[in-house]
Amino acid sequence: MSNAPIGFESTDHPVLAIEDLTVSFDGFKAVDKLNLYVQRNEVRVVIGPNGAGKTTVLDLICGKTQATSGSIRFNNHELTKMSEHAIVRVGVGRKFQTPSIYENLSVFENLEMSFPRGRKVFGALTFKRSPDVVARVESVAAEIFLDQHLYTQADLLSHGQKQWLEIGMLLMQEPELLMLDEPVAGMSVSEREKTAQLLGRISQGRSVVVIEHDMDFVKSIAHKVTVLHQGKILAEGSMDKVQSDPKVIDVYLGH
Ligand SMILES: Nc1ncnc2c1ncn2[C@@H]1O[C@H](COP(=O)(O)OP(=O)(O)OP(=O)(O)O)[C@@H](O)[C@H]1O
Repeated sequence: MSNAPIGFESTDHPVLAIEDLTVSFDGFKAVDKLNLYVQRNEVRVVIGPNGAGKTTVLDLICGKTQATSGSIRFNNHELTKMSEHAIVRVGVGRKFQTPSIYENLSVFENLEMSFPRGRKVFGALTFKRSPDVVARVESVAAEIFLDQHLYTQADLLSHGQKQWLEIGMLLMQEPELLMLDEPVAGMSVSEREKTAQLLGRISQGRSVVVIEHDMDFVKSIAHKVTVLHQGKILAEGSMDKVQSDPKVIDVYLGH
């Protein structure tokens, strides 16, 4: 893959600020006094060996797991004190490894269902297929390379197209922070290249955090890489910097 990441503009105010974050499971610290800052327009990739705490960090951000101590600030919200639903409503979207699309519905219907009608008073009861919803579905479908498949039933899509559809369902809610767990697992080479393009595009105006093991893919998307090991940051910086760090080679890349 040759598409180099587009640079991002750093600001003094990170969109996501994680400080001293710790979670203990029966005394075992899966995440240990973690500090992590992510800016707007940034694609941050979190790498590290199995069991390093990567998934747990995303679980903590989206409220699936409760922190033992520490803080997760997203814009002006303290996420450690909020429910999973409230965290979605303030603009955090999370994609898990297995797509959770509705297989018996079309691409159009899957996207339409993700339109945040529930945010409006009486929205769920009075929802109709209005021109603005149709326009939004069409624009998201084009973004995720599925504009030629709007009326295809989701179970007929390829594995990669299903992953894109789920990203599209998250985009319908216009999240400011999008988190993706191994988005290219099982994808073909051309699907990986298109996913890299997609992530570059959707990071414009928001922040994207990706957990990934495929180093070629990491190279093609990451503005900055965070290497986790035993719940702590082992190294952080550009791909070139972390790749040549002897500590990182020792615990992860050399294996
Ligand atoms: N709910 C839980 N209860 C007990 N232990 C847990 C729980 N969730 C995670 N762990 C442990 O925390 C550690 C970190 O797990 P985590 O899944 O975050 O690692 P990871 O870096 O995502 O690994 P992988 O690359 O294999 O997905 C592991 O030792 C795991 O067994």
